[in-house]
Amino acid sequence: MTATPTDRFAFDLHATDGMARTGVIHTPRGDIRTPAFMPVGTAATVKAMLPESVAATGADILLGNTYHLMLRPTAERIAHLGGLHRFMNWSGPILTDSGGFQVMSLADLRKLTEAGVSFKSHIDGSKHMLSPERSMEIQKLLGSDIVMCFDECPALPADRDRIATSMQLSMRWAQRSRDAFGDRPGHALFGIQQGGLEQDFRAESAQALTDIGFDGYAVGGLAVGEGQEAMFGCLDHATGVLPVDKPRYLMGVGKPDDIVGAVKRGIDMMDCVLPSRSGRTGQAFTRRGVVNLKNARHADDPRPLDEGCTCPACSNYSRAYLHHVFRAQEMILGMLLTWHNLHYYQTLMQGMRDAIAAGRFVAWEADFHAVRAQGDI
Ligand SMILES: Cc1cccc2c(=O)nc(N)[nH]c12
Ligand SMILES: [Zn+2]
Repeated sequence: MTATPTDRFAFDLHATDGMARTGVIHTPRGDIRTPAFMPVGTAATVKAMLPESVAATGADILLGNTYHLMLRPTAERIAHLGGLHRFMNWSGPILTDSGGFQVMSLADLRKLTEAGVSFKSHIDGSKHMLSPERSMEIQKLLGSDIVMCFDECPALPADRDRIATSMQLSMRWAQRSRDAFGDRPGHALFGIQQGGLEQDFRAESAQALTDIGFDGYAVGGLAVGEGQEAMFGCLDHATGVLPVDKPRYLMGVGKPDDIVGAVKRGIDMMDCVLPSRSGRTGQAFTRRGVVNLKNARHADDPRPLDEGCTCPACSNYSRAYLHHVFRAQEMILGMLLTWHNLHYYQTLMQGMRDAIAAGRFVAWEADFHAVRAQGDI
């Protein structure tokens, strides 16, 4: 993460290799090297990590959530205390999701209308509503650098009529989000493409968003249980219809091989809870695949988790130790494996950025899959 003396938001594309791209997003709070992976800091914290540790893994940008922060401690309180960056001690860029997706997956008693969504908090049952206008207001109170449009993500499987109706509602909400966002130099508003797995609806959504005009374009509505093959099949057409000169953000993805396949298909930014959440459950991602520290076979293993990794977990601890603190349910397990997983994800992103810049992404991807096929981890 580096600070750029700029009050503007701009995307500089440096190189392409096939559909894959590498570049830099300049923001007033620092540069974002793409392709970028964004650790998820849902409740103003990347669980089990200090912000300085997250920065040490190589992350340039974090993700926050409108839904969680509006319920607790409220956006107004965070604004009163100086905004989300100050509140959570992260000086780099922050992207916030707009809340609709989380309402549909977490809240109770949801009622969706053209106006927006009313719901009851999953924390204390209090009543709330979200609309494009309220979501823009909350994200402005938080002070996030990249604001997401308020959208509706249909649960899959869904029939074409349901997908079309939902996508068209999201496009009307995108216009209302754009109108409510206003003119905020140095802050970006991203549109969210919907349309399920339907190529015609994806193209229609991309055209609608492009006509409105955004600083970046997300591919929404995926990572909702469709599976990798269907997701890649959708990305094969959904990414190319988005503007080439703006960042493309695939929401909620994913496993390491999902990420590689998404970058191969023209995606520049991704976020996922997987590296942090699975770290807390004893799952470690390595170049050769997943290591489950719960497994008793690690009990006497003096080797590091991954000999090729330079993170604190791999530099200073054995698999035997990690297995022990997992079984003892010690907090350090989540700290060490989250740090390792986030470090591994950032190493993956750096590897792809270098490979794309050198025009050798195909060879890099082949090596990525070959090493993982070796097993014995
Ligand atoms: C977080 C996330 C994952 C997956 C999909 C989506 C989506 O379609 N829209 C939003 N706002 N967020 C999403
Ligand atoms: Zn490591």
